Amino acid sequence: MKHHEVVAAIIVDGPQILCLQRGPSKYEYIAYKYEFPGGKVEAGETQQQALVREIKEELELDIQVGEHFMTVEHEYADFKITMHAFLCQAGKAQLTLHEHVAYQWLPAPQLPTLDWAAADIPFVAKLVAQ
Ligand SMILES: Nc1nc2c([nH]c(=O)n2[C@H]2C[C@H](O)[C@@H](COP(=O)(O)OP(=O)(O)OP(=O)(O)O)O2)c(=O)[nH]1
Repeated sequence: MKHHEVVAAIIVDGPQILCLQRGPSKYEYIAYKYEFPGGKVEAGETQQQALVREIKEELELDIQVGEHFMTVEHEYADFKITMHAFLCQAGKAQLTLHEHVAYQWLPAPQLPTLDWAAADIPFVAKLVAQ
């Protein structure tokens, strides 16, 4: 089974957290699910460099990567991921969606109202509990 090393940005602005909705996918179980933006770490990159690159590509945002939040291992039907989430800040910059179909800024208690990718549920649970 394929195994991907993925980084994800929990972008925080005061009490609000940035949530992104994925577009269509060949894997129906992640299509249109909410996630924290990010992607696969490429050879020679640190996790932080990968996150800065991915967020620039996906959202045209320049982020400051802060502390490591949590790492999850998740096995989907077709592949496995190890996903490292970091708390990040982006200031007041406007974002432009290149790969996602929608976004919402939500306070932590409202995160569970969205339909999250299964791998993200532990992040959501920890954010709600804090
Ligand atoms: N970025 C991101 N990916 C997630 C999250 N939750 C989750 O299950 N995934 C899965 C979906 C994807 O199969 C994989 C990350 O791949 P991706 O498609 O976002 O990354 P990428 O841009 O580097 O990939 P690619 O399109 O270049 O192949 O991890 C999440 O919160 N953020």
